[in-house]
Amino acid sequence: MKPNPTGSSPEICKAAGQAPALQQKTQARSTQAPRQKVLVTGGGGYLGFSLGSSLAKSGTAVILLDLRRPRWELSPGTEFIQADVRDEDALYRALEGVDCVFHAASYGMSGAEKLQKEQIESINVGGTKLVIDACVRRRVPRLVYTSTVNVAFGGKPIEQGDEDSVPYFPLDEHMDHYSRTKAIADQLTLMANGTPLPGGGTLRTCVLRPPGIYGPEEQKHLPRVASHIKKRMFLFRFGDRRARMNWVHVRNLVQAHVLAAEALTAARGYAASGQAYYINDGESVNLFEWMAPLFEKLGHRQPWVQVPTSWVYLTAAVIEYLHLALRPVGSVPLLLTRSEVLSVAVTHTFQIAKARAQLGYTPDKFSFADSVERYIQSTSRQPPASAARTLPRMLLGLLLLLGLLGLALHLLGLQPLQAAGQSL
Ligand SMILES: NC(=O)c1ccc[n+]([C@@H]2O[C@H](COP(=O)([O-])OP(=O)(O)OC[C@H]3O[C@@H](n4cnc5c(N)ncnc54)[C@H](O)[C@@H]3O)[C@@H](O)[C@H]2O)c1
Repeated sequence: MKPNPTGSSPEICKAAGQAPALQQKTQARSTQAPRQKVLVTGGGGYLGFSLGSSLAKSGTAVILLDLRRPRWELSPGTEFIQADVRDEDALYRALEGVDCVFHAASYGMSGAEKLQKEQIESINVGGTKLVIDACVRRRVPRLVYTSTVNVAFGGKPIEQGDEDSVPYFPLDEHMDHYSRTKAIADQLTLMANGTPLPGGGTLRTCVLRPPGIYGPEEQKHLPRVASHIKKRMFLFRFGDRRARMNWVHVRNLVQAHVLAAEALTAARGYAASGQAYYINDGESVNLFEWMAPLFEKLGHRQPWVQVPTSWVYLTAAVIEYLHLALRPVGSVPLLLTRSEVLSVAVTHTFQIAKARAQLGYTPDKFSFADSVERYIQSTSRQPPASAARTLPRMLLGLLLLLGLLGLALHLLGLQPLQAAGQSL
């Protein structure tokens, strides 16, 4: 994933087909002029594409800008520009005539990407700076940034936090580059609010902070977890059974983005100007309970062996260490990272009262089981492994865990838990 070093014209293509099924029921609640034109960075990704398709259905002209071509057919009214948010010239060209930018492009949230420090920094921070600059130069009056709950959550419990009572997690204490850089970008976006635009007018900005996103055809979490389940890598559960987190269905998050953009207009009294909002489905769940339909539909039992979170945390630390150390010679798959372990094990839930009151956000009710059903339909069913194969794998997994734990204790000089220890 590299910036366009030549500054040559980005690849452009226009819609030729129908929106995918996941878009069909999503209605953008736009009350703005039909000639509105918006640009969605990360428009080839799950949220960006869903948002763009939804806005296009409501009559808005939409540009989806992304390094990666969307895996779905473009909806009528959308145009795709293949470009990098770090390519200043491409951004400038793409923003011609745009009224509102939704900045959803980001890098490093999960998997091996999580450890690519330079890429993460340059896309999440550098790219956001360039997006803000381009908005000012192109006199775009509205910018909505897709942030994350991780700007506030860094492994310490948060129960029903809100925008006022929960501060940013200290930048130098974040355990992963993604969360730290998203927090910087979140602050940069809010600081840009009120910037005068050349020739008159003002840039108004706001940020939305979702938890994990789910929905039909979601590609980041569900297929990864499903693949781990199928490979029998989820043999253990960990974390307090009372630990809770939020999720957000993609349609609810789309609704929040559309409302946030509207609330940056004079018609809505600039209600969202300079504001941050936590956005979720309005429910708190335990991850293992939440994932139950996935285990069930894949024909696997839920993990029943409970291991101490500190073991899993240390194992994740070792895997991260090995992944980085052995990168020049081979690839150690990142089953779990430390920050992912803490996300599962430590309660972090947020209120959505501010979004309800100021944006008029009203989350619809969705079921994770429906998304699982769609996923199962789209993949061929694998028969569950036989019991004869399961037991040796379980033992192997246990041995691996214990081995990694021993190695972790050795590497960490028997002082393992440090920052996260109090939460485990
Ligand atoms: N998925 C989640 O659970 C989750 C949770 C909280 C916040 N978020 C945030 O929501 C936003 C959308 O997430 P998503 O789940 O749709 O992720 P996604 O990976 O599907 O979409 C992100 C898109 O950004 C694009 N991108 C990355 N680097 C780019 C660059 N340099 N230039 C142009 N495009 C680039 C990627 O190609 C990708 O298509 C992100 O900002 C993410 O940080 C996601």
